[in-house]
Amino acid sequence: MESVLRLSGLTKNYGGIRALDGVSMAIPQGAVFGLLGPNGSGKTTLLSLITGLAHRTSGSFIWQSVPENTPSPDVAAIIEKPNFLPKLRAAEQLSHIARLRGLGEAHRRSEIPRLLEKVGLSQAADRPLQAFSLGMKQRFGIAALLLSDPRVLILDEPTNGLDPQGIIEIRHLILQLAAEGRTIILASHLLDEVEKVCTHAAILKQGRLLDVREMRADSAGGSGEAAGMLVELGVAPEQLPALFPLLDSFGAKPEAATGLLPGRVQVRLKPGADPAALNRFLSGHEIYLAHLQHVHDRLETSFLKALENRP
Ligand SMILES: Nc1ncnc2c1ncn2[C@@H]1O[C@H](COP(=O)(O)OP(=O)(O)OP(=O)(O)O)[C@@H](O)[C@H]1O
Repeated sequence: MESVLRLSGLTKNYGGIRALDGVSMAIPQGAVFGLLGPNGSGKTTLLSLITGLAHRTSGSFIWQSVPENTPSPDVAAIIEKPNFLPKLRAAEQLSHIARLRGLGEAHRRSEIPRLLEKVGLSQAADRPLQAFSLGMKQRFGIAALLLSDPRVLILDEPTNGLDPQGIIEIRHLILQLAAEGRTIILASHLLDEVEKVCTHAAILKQGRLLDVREMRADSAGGSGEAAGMLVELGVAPEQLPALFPLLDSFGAKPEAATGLLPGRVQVRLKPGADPAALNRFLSGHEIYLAHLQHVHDRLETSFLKALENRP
């Protein structure tokens, strides 16, 4: 899959602090790409560099169809708290922002009600922003980004401080924007949220990239760094001794798992390998599977593992 953005050794020092340390990765077009990491791991710094809010110390980034180290005009971002005018009504405020961006009257008239509807704020069009909840303000911010119909949206902690209902609304909105073919890059420290909405996740620690993974092994494309699919197999327990050497020849590696039923084993396929091919291979050797299921990796497990294993 084509990349919308490539980073190569991207580094940022703030005085003596190395906030980002040689990060190289590609963000596939159409991905919902989550940047995960503890506080101070460099997520906001990375987003600031790629949007031109801060200058890199070394390394480079390149947006598709844009010269190296230049922010893309097709990208809209909420990185710092947006400064909206609290007393202005939502629709008026969007109209004001659209005017500042040079959008014509006719465009504003048709787009603003459509965008308010899209972010679920039609009923609040005539209310001032100071009467909005935090979740409504977040959705309003996304509507403002959408005025310029960007190809890529960048959101820094979009669910920070929201209640469960607010989190669900933002989640649905992100999924809807992704379904329209937009690429979304978001920073978050909520593993569970990233797991629910993201197609890819990158883990940062102390400015360094620890891991990039594709979240859904069955989704199209990928970063090329994704691990193979994890599947659970079941055979009659007496067939287990014959099963293991065959798994080895197929290139599937058993992984430790707890609480499995007798005769069950979890194996990691090679990247790109197909579970149906494994099934055919095993039946060709007279091992008939009673169970074959794709196991979704828990992001939490790999996140904690990545953070534990690296200094
Ligand atoms: N403008 C700045 N001046 C000096 N140091 C900075 C600046 N911005 C960030 N840093 C430092 O760079 C490091 C990375 O910060 P950054 O805000 O990118 O992390 P983060 O992962 O976004 O953290 P959080 O989850 O807390 O928002 C931290 O040590 C931070 O203190």
